[in-house]
Amino acid sequence: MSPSKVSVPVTNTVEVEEQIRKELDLGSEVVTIRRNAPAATLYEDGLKERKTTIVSSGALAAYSGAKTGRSPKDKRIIEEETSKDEVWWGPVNKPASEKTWSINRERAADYLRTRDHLYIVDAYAGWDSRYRIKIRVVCARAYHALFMTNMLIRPSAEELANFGEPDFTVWNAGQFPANRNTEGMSSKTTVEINFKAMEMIILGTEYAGEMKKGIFTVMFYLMPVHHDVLTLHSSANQGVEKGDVTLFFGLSGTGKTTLSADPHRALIGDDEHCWSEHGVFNIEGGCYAKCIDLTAEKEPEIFNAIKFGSVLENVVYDPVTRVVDYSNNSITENTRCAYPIDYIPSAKIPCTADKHPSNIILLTCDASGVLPPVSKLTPEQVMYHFISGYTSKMAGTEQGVTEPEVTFSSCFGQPFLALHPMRYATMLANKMHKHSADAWLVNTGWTGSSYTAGGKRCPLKYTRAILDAIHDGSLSKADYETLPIFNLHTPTKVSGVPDSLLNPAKSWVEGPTKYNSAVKALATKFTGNFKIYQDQATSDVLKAGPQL
Ligand SMILES: Nc1ncnc2c1ncn2[C@@H]1O[C@H](COP(=O)(O)OP(=O)(O)OP(=O)(O)O)[C@@H](O)[C@H]1O
Ligand SMILES: O=C([O-])CC(=O)C(=O)O
Ligand SMILES: [Mn+2]
Repeated sequence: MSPSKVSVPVTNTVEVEEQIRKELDLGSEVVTIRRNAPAATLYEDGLKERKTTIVSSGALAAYSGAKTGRSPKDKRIIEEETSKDEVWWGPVNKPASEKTWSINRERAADYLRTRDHLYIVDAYAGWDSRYRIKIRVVCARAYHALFMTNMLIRPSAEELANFGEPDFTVWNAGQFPANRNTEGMSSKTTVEINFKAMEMIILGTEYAGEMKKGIFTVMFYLMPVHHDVLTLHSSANQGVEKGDVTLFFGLSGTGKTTLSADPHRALIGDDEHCWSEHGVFNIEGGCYAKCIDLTAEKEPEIFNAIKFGSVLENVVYDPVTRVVDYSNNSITENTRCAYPIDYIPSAKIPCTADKHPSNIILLTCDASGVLPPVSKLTPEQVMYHFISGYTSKMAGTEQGVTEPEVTFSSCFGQPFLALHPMRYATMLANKMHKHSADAWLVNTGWTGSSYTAGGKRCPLKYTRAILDAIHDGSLSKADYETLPIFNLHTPTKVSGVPDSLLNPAKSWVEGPTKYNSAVKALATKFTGNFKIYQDQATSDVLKAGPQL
């Protein structure tokens, strides 16, 4: 009998190109459209873009121009009937009209129409096929296309051939400004999401992170609204033997990417996850690591992931040797690298776990140095701290932030939330109650002294030792003492960590009196911030906050 014929998928790339040509009204045949081009092709095209090079490790180094971090003040959600009663209008989501949308969308299309090369990336967001959405990115810079190829989940040849219509499309015309005279515009930059059209447009910023974080907002909307699935600004990894899942929540720079890349644990993802009734899945197909002061010694997994196919953004390198100087922050503190997640040796492909988390870690980078390196949280304390989202904004991730700045970012991801923070907090409380995870507050920021007093961040090796003690079960069995005011329970001993570091009251360089006033000052900020949630939180949760 002859073997059955293997069907080779027929690519529908020609049809997709035709569709984009029509959509953008591209009459002439001059434009080259590349759909899901391989890294090699994107390198070749990328090298023709200004200042783009290959560095010594083989990564493509590109520059994003004036904007080297996100532009939260220029983020808009279109006010339309399908989503307006769901969206959390407030500090993060500013409304823009459908009229503004149509002007800006046309402007983006007009710009893209003038390019010689256009790129289409068709790929998925969400590793669990029950929930994944089909994303199409249309952009004019090869570096943006390679970035999204790395950051989204790459379809197989067969999936690409059968991709069909996308669920959501990103039109990135970031090289071209918005018109400031357009109604609703406050600058030349706009990052606009339209839930009715299921599209996003970018004008006036080439920072690649806007694309991935825009899709994250879409997931913060779609998953809870349509699927009762909780979207999380967290990294996740899994114990190789026990299969235990840990989530690491944290705002930018708190250590999600650094700490989830643990050679002893399988990496599920470094930044964006969902928690469904089936377990946890990563939204992305890649990681976006901060590169400032990166060394092979301290972070070998990330360092070695920066190779052919990876995109470096805004780093400085030696023009002759092409060796990157990761300590150079002359362009920005927010230097980045985007690489496919399988560049991390311990990555778990597919990036899902059919288990519910055993440990929930809230990462905070406390510039005031008040919070201990680790404390064990009660269920009420988890809710209080999750809703509060206390941390410091680190320099560079947002435009205009140049040094650690105290912030309360609810759900440890306020800039990305689509719905009111209490909706996510309630979902988290229910899930934690159902699946009884242990929860911890880990301060990866200053300890024993504040940033302003010239103190230092908790050395990475100690934070890693704390995580090892959480994962081997020894920390939940340790002896604890309770710190006043915050009522945080801190272990008195952790293997591999100096005892003195564990209790900031003892390690505070300027002595206990100064420490107590620093505690009170921070507690006052917490209670001041929590006032906005007072009416929605239960009395148990309110009591779990600092008591002055
Ligand atoms: N104790 C510590 N724990 C974790 N990271 C630390 C610590 N001390 C210093 N760092 C540094 O802080 C940075 C943490 O950045 P990381 O990329 O992990 O943040 P992130 O939470 O993933 O942020 P983003 O959401 O912006 O990607 C790294 O540069 C890391 O080297
Ligand atoms: O996308 C990222 O990893 C960066 C991030 O969290 C942010 O922009 O605040
Ligand atoms: Mn990260």
